[in-house]
Amino acid sequence: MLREAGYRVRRDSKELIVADQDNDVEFFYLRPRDVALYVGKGQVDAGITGRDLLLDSGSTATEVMGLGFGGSTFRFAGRPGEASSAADLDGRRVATSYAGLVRSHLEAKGVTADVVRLDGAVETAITLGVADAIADVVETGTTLRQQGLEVFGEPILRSEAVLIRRADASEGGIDVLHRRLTGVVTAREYVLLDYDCPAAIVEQAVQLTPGLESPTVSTLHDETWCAVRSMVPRGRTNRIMDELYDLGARAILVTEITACRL
Ligand SMILES: Nc1ncnc2c1ncn2[C@@H]1O[C@H](COP(=O)(O)OP(=O)(O)OP(=O)(O)O)[C@@H](O)[C@H]1O
Ligand SMILES: O=P(O)(O)OC[C@H]1O[C@H](OP(=O)(O)OP(=O)(O)O)[C@H](O)[C@@H]1O
Ligand SMILES: [Mg+2]
Repeated sequence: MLREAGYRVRRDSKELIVADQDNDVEFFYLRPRDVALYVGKGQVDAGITGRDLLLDSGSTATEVMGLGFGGSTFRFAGRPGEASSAADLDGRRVATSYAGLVRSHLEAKGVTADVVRLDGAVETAITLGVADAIADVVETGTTLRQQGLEVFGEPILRSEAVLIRRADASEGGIDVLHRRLTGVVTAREYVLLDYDCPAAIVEQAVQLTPGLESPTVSTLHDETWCAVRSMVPRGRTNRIMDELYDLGARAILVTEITACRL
């Protein structure tokens, strides 16, 4: 995403610092867990990490925007039928790599549990007898299923990769980074739709394609027809094309957005 946003990125994974002189930015390649700490302590102006790791760290850094990848939920899990909500964890042991996040969640629910902090592979903690339940990242649920575990209770958190910034930062450079990444996310999430439609149905047609601000409508040489251009969510493109066609629109074209600034 940084490359798409026009920044210099590292060429091999051993490079830990990259100076991007054209953009006047220095990039530090840190562990996901350490990013919020560096940003919070003020040595680094902005960072990219998981929302779950930001909250777990207790850092004063703040979330600027979701980046649309690395999506997961953070959930309690245990042996089937043993617990159905966080309240059932009272007086029990919960293993997790996200002790800060789990402690503050349990505290908010008024539950007193023994939080066992592990580095990873927490799904094994129940089998090996160090915990009664776990709290961990769940994406597809494959890891839990393989261990014969089931999620229970409400999701603790929905996470994804996020751009974070120092709480007191007012650097212009971060605003540029934020705008550029917003452009990359938008270019990934939207496509550009062009179509022709009879002028008589243009009001109905633009309701299907309202765009971000408002669609561009131009008159064709044949003045009984209009040309419409609008951004539409990528995932709904074909449905919208079907609906436009049914309405009477023709010459419906989809174009990729390479980059944009909103
Ligand atoms: N299966 C997954 N699907 C989606 N996101 C995930 C998944 N596993 C971990 N994450 C996310 O990745 C981030 C943690 O990254 P990662 O697992 O690479 O960290 P780490 O294990 O601490 O790092 P490292 O492997 O470098 O030691 C968290 O924000 C977490 O939500
Ligand atoms: O729901 P799933 O698709 O199975 O994905 C979730 C699993 O992925 C992560 O583990 P990771 O590979 O990062 O291992 P770790 O916990 O040991 O760091 C996470 O901790 C879960 O175990
Ligand atoms: Mg990991």
